[in-house]
Amino acid sequence: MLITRRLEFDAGHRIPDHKSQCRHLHGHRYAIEITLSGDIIRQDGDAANGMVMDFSEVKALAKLHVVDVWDHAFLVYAGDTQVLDFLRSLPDHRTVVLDCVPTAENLAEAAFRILDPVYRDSYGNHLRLERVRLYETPNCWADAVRA
Ligand SMILES: Nc1nc2c(c(=O)[nH]1)N=C([C@H](O)[C@H](O)COP(=O)(O)OP(=O)(O)OP(=O)(O)O)CN2
Ligand SMILES: [Zn+2]
Repeated sequence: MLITRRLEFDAGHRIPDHKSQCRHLHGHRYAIEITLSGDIIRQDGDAANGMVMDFSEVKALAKLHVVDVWDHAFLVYAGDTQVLDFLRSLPDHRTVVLDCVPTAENLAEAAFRILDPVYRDSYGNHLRLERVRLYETPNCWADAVRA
């Protein structure tokens, strides 16, 4: 069985080497969809009976590890030193420094890496992360899937 939870957040970024608009500082209303696989829990009286994982738990973990960290942050490539220096000059600015340029593809991969160990099988129902879909705009997204 596959289940998916969607969350949204706002963040700024730029793609420094981009040939067009995206090299300018700008922001997106991102959406992230987290897809988990697992068996349906069949345990009468258990709060998770009939579920792979409670959607509220999927959400809470995604918020803790990715969404609340990236929300209203500027996502910057460590090699983008001009922007990084500027962001570091701002007191208490929420800046997330990445080891790669913040494209939808790289953000999807980064979120997958962070979340993979977070969704652990605590019921013996073979729960695991299968896919992170990261929407940069409603029309553009990238999928990071289990290799
Ligand atoms: N493969 C990728 N291509 C692009 C990415 C990316 O992450 N992966 N990112 C961008 C820019 O960040 C840009 O903000 C979004 O691209 P754009 O095509 O301009 O999207 P819009 O929704 O603004 O375009 P509309 O023409 O208004 O639909 C660029 N490419
Ligand atoms: Zn963009």
